[in-house]
Amino acid sequence: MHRSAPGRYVTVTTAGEPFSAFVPVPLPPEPPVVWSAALRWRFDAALVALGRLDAVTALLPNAALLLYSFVRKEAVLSSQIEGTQSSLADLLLYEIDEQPGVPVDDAREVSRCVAALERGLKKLRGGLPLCTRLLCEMHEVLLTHPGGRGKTPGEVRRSQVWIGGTRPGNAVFVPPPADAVPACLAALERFLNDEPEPVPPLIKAALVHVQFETIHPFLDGNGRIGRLLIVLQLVADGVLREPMLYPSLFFKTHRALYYELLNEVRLRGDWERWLDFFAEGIEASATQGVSTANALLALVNADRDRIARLGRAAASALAVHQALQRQPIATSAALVKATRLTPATVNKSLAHLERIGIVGEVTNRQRGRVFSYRRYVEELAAELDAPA
Ligand SMILES: Nc1ncnc2c1ncn2[C@@H]1O[C@H](COP(=O)(O)OP(=O)(O)OP(=O)(O)O)[C@@H](O)[C@H]1O
Repeated sequence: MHRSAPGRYVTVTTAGEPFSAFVPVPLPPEPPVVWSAALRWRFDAALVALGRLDAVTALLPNAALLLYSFVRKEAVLSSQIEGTQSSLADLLLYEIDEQPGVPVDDAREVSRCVAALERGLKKLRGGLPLCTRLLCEMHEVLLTHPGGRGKTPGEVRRSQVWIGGTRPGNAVFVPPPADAVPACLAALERFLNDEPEPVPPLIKAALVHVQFETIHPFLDGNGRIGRLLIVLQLVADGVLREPMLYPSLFFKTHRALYYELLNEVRLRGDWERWLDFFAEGIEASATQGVSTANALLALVNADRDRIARLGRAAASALAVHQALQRQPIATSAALVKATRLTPATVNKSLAHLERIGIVGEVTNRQRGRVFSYRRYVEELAAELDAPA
């Protein structure tokens, strides 16, 4: 449905050039969203898929081990939307230590994205509601790296930003002037916390994402923080027990449409097309999450059966195999720490796992060797390298 723009334009002048910046009105949309049968059906389907994904966390044995990898997958995908080149394997290698051959700057940025989610989750579980302070803390974690210098990590912006174009005067979209941002964020914070009235969590996540990107409260990192917020909010509102969802795969695959629909809300108040796209994306992401989880757990079970046939070596090898599910690329030192076995036992187990083709050594070095649970990493990264 087309409405008038859900906000007002104000004229700002920078470097002698006047331009229009957009100040959104607070949520919810007015006039209200038109819920066609098709749109309702989309949201129902997305919620069913989210329920299935959540059940994976609750019901499948060893599912908690998947969380480590799923969170990293989302961080890689979300960062790829903005052009970061890092792969999942790069990130996993980077997290061990700075491995030669890994594009360090990109991997570091992705690892900050993981850390930002972890910080947000920790604060949330410590009792802090979703609020500007929490988003600023996540932003600080995200941008505290050399590439984040000059981008005021942890602070709401105090200058104008724009999207597309070389200056505000020729940009695709100019978010609100800096002095309007605190009030926009305060209203968003109230909406997030169900004031003046509760909004169903998935609809809220969809509306908040657009509003957050429209406000563009930070100098940089708005896309990544906004996408982390989707998952965090679903956890805060009890839809998911753990942040198992990786919605950025859908946003990355349909990036042009994603940006277009964000724009269409601002230009024509077309919330319905955005909601339809968002719900489709959540359903697809949750369904992909379930099938990846099932494929990984089938692989793990089959490998466990093979390891069990190793005889006396099986018990230690199973412990190493278990640790590799949490950290599928690891040094033997990391596996010693995780399993509390002796270095000699871990190395023997790794040799057994290598012999039966479950792990592979990736560095060809004599010291500081790195082992990959290859098929697990391949399965996890299967959709990651698809062209955007
Ligand atoms: N027309 C638009 N209206 C509102 N938001 C938009 C529009 N087009 C893109 N966006 C949002 O802005 C995000 C980009 O903003 P920003 O550059 O601050 O994010 P980011 O995570 O920092 O990326 P990077 O730092 O790697 O460039 C996009 O990912 C998208 O979510």
